[in-house]
Amino acid sequence: MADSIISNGFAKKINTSTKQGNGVCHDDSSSPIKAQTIDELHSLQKKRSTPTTPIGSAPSSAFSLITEEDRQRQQLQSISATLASLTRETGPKVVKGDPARKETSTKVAHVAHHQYAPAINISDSSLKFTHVLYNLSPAELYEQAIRYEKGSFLTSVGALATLSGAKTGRSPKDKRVVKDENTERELWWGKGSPNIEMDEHTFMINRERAVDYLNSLDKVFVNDQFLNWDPENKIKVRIVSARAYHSLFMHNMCIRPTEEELENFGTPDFTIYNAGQFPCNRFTHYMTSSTSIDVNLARKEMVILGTQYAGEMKKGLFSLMHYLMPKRHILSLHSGCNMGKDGDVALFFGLSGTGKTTLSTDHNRYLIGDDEHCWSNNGVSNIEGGCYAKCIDLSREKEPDIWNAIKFGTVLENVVFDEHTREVDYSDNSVTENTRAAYPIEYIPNALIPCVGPHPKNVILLACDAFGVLPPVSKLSLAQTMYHFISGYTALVAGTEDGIKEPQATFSACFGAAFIMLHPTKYAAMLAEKMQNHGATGWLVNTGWSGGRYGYGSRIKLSYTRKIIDAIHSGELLNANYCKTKVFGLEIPTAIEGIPSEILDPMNTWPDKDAYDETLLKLANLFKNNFETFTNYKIGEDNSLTEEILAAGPIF
Ligand SMILES: Nc1ncnc2c1ncn2[C@@H]1O[C@H](COP(=O)(O)OP(=O)(O)O)[C@@H](O)[C@H]1O
Ligand SMILES: C=C(OP(=O)(O)O)C(=O)O
Ligand SMILES: [Ca+2]
Ligand SMILES: [Mn+2]
Repeated sequence: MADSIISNGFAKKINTSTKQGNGVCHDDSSSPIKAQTIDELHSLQKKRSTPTTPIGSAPSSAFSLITEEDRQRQQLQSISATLASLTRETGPKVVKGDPARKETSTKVAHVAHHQYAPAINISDSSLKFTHVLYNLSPAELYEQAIRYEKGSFLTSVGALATLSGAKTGRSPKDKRVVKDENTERELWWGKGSPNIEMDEHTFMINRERAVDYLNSLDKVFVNDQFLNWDPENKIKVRIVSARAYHSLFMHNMCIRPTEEELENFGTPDFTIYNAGQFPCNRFTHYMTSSTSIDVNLARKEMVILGTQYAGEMKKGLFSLMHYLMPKRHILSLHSGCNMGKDGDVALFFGLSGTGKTTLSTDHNRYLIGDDEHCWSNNGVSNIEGGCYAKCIDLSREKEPDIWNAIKFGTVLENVVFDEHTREVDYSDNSVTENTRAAYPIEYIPNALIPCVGPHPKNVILLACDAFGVLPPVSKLSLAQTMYHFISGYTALVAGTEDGIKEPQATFSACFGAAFIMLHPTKYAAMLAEKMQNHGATGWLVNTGWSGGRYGYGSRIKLSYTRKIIDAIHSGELLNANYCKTKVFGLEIPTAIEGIPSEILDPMNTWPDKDAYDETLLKLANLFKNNFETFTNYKIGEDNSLTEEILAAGPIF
């Protein structure tokens, strides 16, 4: 039977080629050829569509007031204005499309700025075109990256492997914020603050440097996208960059506009100029290295010079949200977020590497987001449209959803792969320990789209305690939640050098001091109020060491941490039996289903009890010293809460 079907199929084909009956066997027997030349044939291969020319080919709405032609021109003018030199008072001649392609649109926009007196503004840059590759699709960006960017390769599963250059992590010491009348008053400055000042003039020098660099290139990439899934608080962002890798990264990480949203995009609320391949000039005032990440809130702009690490853009926009959202009485959170089948929402706070992405990606729950959220009066919303997972030692067994999200469209930063098979070796840290995967959130099968949810029920604070003295889980009072939120503790191990290294304690207010813009107590007060109003419970989960500190004990098994988190979600832990630890005064459960009870109190797991006591006191002292800077501040309107928070730290 099967045989005859196959032979019938073949027979049919052969029959059609002999239809002409002239005895000559033709292989072009199907419909007549539509192209007269090879060029024409190639032009048939690609159907005209919208992404690169989002405005042009879409059928115009019956109600549209302007012609498509005008809309195209307006959009080009908007991009030319974005790229304008402020000293030469002109925008570049902008043209859409790849300069290497013939079919490049011939529409040109050139913007002159007349707010200053007309000046002689002739320079070479005004004679050349700036080609703009606007909101390209992942496939187009792959082609651009593979053709033109060194270090871009397809992996065996179709992800795009890239290198971020000399910088493989963020550069917080090179971040600058323009201090003007408003920001001087509004922002957190001084000791402990991530906001290092620069003046407006220096910002303009760096901005001009970035714009000139971008305009000197053959082409630039422009992404127009959104932040925040809460429709009432959506922010429009434009990212101008020089690398396809950066454009694809932001395509994945920000919220992707629909065609219609793109047509009506208008003026962005914020613009990033990413000239990361080009250094800043170290003779410039305030510059202490060749890297500079500059934020100007008044101009609604950010300039990146001297670093190609893509996370800088993502986290730069997060800082922006930490400024804009509190103004609207919305709390911005450095946390992951997911929701159970019954609508119970959990937040996962924690510093880099503590498990936000890993634990919010839970096969039994809906993923709302892995890293950046807002908590408004309507509930929670993800700021982003994608996830950014660490992939060092990634395994299919332990983290199947993240593993499967690494496929076509995903950016894989700084991973090492087999030259021939292009299979990635996730254990290889030759380039960096901080290998990363950036993928659109819908690559996680149970992502909740749109990424919004009701008010959180559980607030989980993650700490990777390499000292090994914090319990795997403890239930917190509201005051303790605030104490640990403001402290923002974690202790990771420095790297993978030989020999046992002392764990390095890090305290980062609100579990994200590098990104907050206002004083930590502002965010803490909002969190306390929201948790109180919505009856959320706080938890402290140690995803770090057990059985001794780093070098002696070992990291708590991910499967145990997942069981702990399950017990929080299900409500099992809320009603468990508790006992209180000494020094930190933490409530720890006496038993959790599926976990050996003896590990719940870390003291039991240390063979050397004196060493445990000593290490516990050492950590308690570090907490105490860190909190001293906050003892002079009031948290919210409620004086008694402030007192309680101060008393909720370690007592010894
Ligand atoms: N018990 C554990 N809990 C959470 N993560 C763990 C645990 N043990 C090992 N890990 C690893 O630690 C890393 C946590 O990183 P990630 O979830 O990306 O952190 P974040 O999103 O907070 O920066 C992952 O590589 C994960 O596999
Ligand atoms: C993107 C980052 O965040 P995290 O490590 O918290 O995922 C980062 O720190 O660069
Ligand atoms: Ca993460
Ligand atoms: Mn993060």
